[in-house]
Amino acid sequence: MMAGFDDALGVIGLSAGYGGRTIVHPLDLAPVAPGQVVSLIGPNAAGKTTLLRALAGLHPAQGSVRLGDRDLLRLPLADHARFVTYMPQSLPQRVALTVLETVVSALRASPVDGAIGSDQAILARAMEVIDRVGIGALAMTGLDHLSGGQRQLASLAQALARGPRILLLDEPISALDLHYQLRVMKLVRELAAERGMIALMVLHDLSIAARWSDRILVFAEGRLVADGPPAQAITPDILASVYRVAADISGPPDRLHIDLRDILDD
Ligand SMILES: Nc1ncnc2c1ncn2[C@@H]1O[C@H](COP(=O)(O)OP(=O)(O)OP(=O)(O)O)[C@@H](O)[C@H]1O
Repeated sequence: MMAGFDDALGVIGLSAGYGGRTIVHPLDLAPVAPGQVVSLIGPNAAGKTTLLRALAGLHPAQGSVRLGDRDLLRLPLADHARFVTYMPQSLPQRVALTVLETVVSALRASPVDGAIGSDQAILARAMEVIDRVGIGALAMTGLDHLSGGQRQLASLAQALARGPRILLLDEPISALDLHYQLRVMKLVRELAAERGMIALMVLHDLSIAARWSDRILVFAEGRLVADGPPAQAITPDILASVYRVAADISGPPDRLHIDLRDILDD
């Protein structure tokens, strides 16, 4: 079933922290429509991972995260996880499992329309996802035998297999070579369009974020400081105030060229 606009993601007054320390200050987001690809950028320690984990229901938070008329934060975690999948920055090395087994276990944990499907159907779906990510040759390899980049791809296959409405990716291309960086960004866009999936990913490479995102959220010190199409959100002024760098930005809106000239003194 194709998701309608009623299935937009909305965030109202979302805040989160550790102990008494607020890391994500109350955040409101204009709705994100199904099929949109959004990148969350910002300096180290801005609170990006904390925000993603709060959206996924994996970190305690106040406020509400709406998908259509549901408030996801009010759902039991198992129900929340039917709608939202979070891919962490690093996949634990579960020594006993192969790539195929991790993807199969993700599929078994995520019944489609209430049905788990036959073993044969699950295997076929798992291999399809693994092939689309580009690691078909590694299907029978143990996670503990993979390189860092290969493990990141296996983690992505596992997240995609769950078929979420909202996919949260924490630096999904940080360990990947150029071929796989491009492959993953194209795949996320394709799946967003095919399934009406909302993708929200943390990226540090602003040129890639600008090239592949419909919308950019710039996050600094736990607050949203810019939100819009890439060419509106990534500007020399924003880069100066958020990252303390002097940069020239040129090129068409979806192919921004960012020339980092220098760091700015504190
Ligand atoms: N488990 C924790 N306990 C206490 N403070 C934490 C914990 N995890 C993160 N923090 C703090 O929360 C702040 C935000 O961290 P977070 O990982 O969300 O930032 P980030 O924007 O994802 O950073 P990066 O780009 O470096 O990955 C940091 O100051 C960090 O020290």
